[in-house]
Amino acid sequence: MSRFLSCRRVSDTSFRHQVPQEHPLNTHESVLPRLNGFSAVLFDLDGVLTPTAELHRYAWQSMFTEVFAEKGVTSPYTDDDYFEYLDGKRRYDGVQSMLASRGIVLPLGLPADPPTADTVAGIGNRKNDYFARALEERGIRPYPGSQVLVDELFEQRMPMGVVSSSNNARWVLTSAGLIERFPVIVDGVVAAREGLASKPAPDMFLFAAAQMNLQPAQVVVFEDAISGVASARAGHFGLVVGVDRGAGRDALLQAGADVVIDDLEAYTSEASDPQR
Ligand SMILES: O=P(O)(O)OC[C@H]1O[C@@H](O)[C@H](O)[C@@H](O)[C@@H]1O
Repeated sequence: MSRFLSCRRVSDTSFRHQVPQEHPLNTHESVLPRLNGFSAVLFDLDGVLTPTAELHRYAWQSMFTEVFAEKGVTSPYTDDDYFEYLDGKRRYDGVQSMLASRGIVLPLGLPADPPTADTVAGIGNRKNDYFARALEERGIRPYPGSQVLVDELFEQRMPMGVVSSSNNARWVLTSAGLIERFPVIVDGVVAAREGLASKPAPDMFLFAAAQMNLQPAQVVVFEDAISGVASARAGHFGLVVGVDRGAGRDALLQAGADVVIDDLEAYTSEASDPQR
């Protein structure tokens, strides 16, 4: 299906917000709600700007496969578990949710726990070792469509920020060459320092909007995780764009997305070119 047709599919979705009519990124009769009446854009990172959700999925699977074998858990780890219990959440919150799904409760432990420790922190740190090795070995580049959109918004002086549950967000943004684009970054490290609750609570997005001196209604959010979409919706953000990288269009709509796209390319000027 062409991207234009896939955009038309989006038109079936009603959204609740007043959006302006003329947007330089969507110069033809586009059916996507436009961005230009909003004052800022907040992006999730993993799975929205960079394909690092794949690395997180690999790391979680490797670690939980090991841990479940060690603990004699009979119900194996699956990809569905990632989307239900881990995607978009802070590291230790994800570990707790996942373990609870198998009826396991462990002491929290401390962030300094070694990866061998049988604590929530130890298990989370074991996952992080897999993630760090994979990122070092494979490196990371932005999704091409995300790179183009971020560059276009930057040229239009649209204020932008990143809201990511990951403690590795700054490392990923630096590796992907994107860090200079984002004066506001609210990541897992900031969340821990400020005592912000994990997505799906709205705290992290609200904190980012406050840092920009904006009301949530003035701000657009791009999110690929069900927990992340729910977080932005709970915060009453002006436009919540779901990005379907595997969570599923219906699940993202149900969580509160106003529209769902397959890739951020849908919002670039090239995608709006009627000659295309
Ligand atoms: O372990 P980190 O790098 O702090 O990341 C925590 C979480 O960050 C989120 O952005 C990802 O969607 C999750 O998959 C990941 O588990």
